[in-house]
Amino acid sequence: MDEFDVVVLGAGPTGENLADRAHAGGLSVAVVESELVGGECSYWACMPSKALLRPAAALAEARRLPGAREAAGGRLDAAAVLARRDEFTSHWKDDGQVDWLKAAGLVLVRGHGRLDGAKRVVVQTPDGERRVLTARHAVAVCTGTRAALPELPGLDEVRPWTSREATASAQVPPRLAVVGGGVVACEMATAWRALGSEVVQLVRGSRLLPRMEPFAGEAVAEGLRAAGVDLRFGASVTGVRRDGPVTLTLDGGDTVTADEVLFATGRVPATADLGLETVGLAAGRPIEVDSTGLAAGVSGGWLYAAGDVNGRALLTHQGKYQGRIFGGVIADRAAGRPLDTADWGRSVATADERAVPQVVFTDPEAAAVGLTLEQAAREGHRVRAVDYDLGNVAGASLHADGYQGHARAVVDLDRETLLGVTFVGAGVAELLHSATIAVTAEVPVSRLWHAVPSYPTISEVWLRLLETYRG
Ligand SMILES: Cc1cc2nc3c(=O)[nH]c(=O)nc-3n(C[C@H](O)[C@H](O)[C@H](O)COP(=O)(O)OP(=O)(O)OC[C@H]3O[C@@H](n4cnc5c(N)ncnc54)[C@H](O)[C@@H]3O)c2cc1C
Ligand SMILES: NC(=O)c1ccc[n+]([C@@H]2O[C@H](COP(=O)([O-])OP(=O)(O)OC[C@H]3O[C@@H](n4cnc5c(N)ncnc54)[C@H](O)[C@@H]3O)[C@@H](O)[C@H]2O)c1
Repeated sequence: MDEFDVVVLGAGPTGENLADRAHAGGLSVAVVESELVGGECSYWACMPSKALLRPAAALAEARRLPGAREAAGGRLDAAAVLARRDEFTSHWKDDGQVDWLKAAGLVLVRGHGRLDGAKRVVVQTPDGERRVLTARHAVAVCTGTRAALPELPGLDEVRPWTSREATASAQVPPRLAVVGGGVVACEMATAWRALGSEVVQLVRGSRLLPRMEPFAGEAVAEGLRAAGVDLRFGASVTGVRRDGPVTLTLDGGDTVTADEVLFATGRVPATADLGLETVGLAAGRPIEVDSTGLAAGVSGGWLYAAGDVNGRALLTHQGKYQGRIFGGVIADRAAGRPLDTADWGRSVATADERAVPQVVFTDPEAAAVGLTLEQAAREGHRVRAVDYDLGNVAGASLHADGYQGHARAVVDLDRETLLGVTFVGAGVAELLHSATIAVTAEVPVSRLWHAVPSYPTISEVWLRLLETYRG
């Protein structure tokens, strides 16, 4: 039996960060990983998807500039894009991340881990052995999510793509059907269309990116259509069959035929086979935690859950943020050091509730932090939306001919601070962190007047938003 201060289940970005912070706080840490150290993000999510998208964005940007347009007339070289994607995933080998983990002083245990009562983890190792790990202080579950597939008869037999195949495919399918209107669906429709697939995107609802301001989804829809994606709203898939190509039946009776079909229909927490029932929790559900990461409904204060698996914010940067904070909490509690649990304190993940940033890497990009107008109003804030057309900003018109984009700040009228900001347009991804700082630090509008944006950058939109607010 092996004993450690902390046992971490899952070596994705969250588990790595949590383990590192707990170890930096003076604790011995074992990290259990059943697949690749680095997790979904490194091999089948953020990194490969952005590696597929970036060349498409660069080419689209060049085509919006006379002079550059003439030099950028051809199609993307799909083989070169896929080869660069393979470099970013280290050809699905994790040696580099294993080296980091060991250099950080963490002990890697390969295999599938399951809880087996309080502070006990049983690992089924790849060579069939059963290894028991016990934790003196804490077990942290950082097992992430897996793709959710709808219950459609015969779905398994058509071998649908999930986000894994959509990010790792070595071939460009001539025809790709994408089911879903969320982030994965929009990004992957953008990428594979740019790589040469004929793409049909089937959206059950009436808009894209439903968690963002409505204008973001509208602009992304326009961008997809302009790129040649056949985007259909109100289209539910009711049947699937493969007979060479895949045929999808829609609820109105129409059919769609494609070489591959991607179901980008959300995620489920990876908790089905984790032994949660041995500690009194339900399998297959997110592990609910307090803002210090401690799991609700487990006595003794030893079980933590961080990252996608707790359902707070399914993003790598938020998982890493939780990992840093909860890892520190575990070390502080073990040493008997006091926590700082006031809002925005060292020991709580306050940003999860108030200021989650996200960039959707479509063309145009959509970038948002904090609350939308609708969310802010629903939460009872007295708010005003301040809107500005990004195309009127000098830096944006230099960035691309015919630049189209939009910005919205949601102002809390009682405190005169910002509750949320959304940008949509080419190149807005790098603008988002300015908004994240304004929302997180609750910078008063009166002080934002002194944050002078450089001329002529797209950031001048900040000045235009303030002028619009002042009237
Ligand atoms: C296509 C796609 C693109 C994305 N792009 C972005 C993006 O651009 N930016 C962004 O912020 N987010 C993005 N995300 C979301 C991001 O991938 C996740 O938020 C992130 O990976 C969560 O990290 P995690 O460490 O919590 O979980 P994961 O990365 O899922 O890691 C969990 C790890 O736990 C391991 N594991 C699971 N069960 C066990 C077990 N029982 N025993 C041992 N090990 C186990 C898994 O093998 C895995 O390595 C994207 C997601 C998808 C699907
Ligand atoms: N750039 C990024 O930050 C990035 C990129 C990709 C993914 N992610 C994260 O990963 C998570 C997963 O993304 P996702 O796009 O898979 O999930 P999502 O929840 O964002 O979108 C799922 C979509 O599928 C639809 N859907 C669900 N069931 C369906 C069904 N049976 N038939 C048709 N449509 C159905 C939903 O209505 C929704 O539009 C998200 O939380 C996202 O934040 C982030």
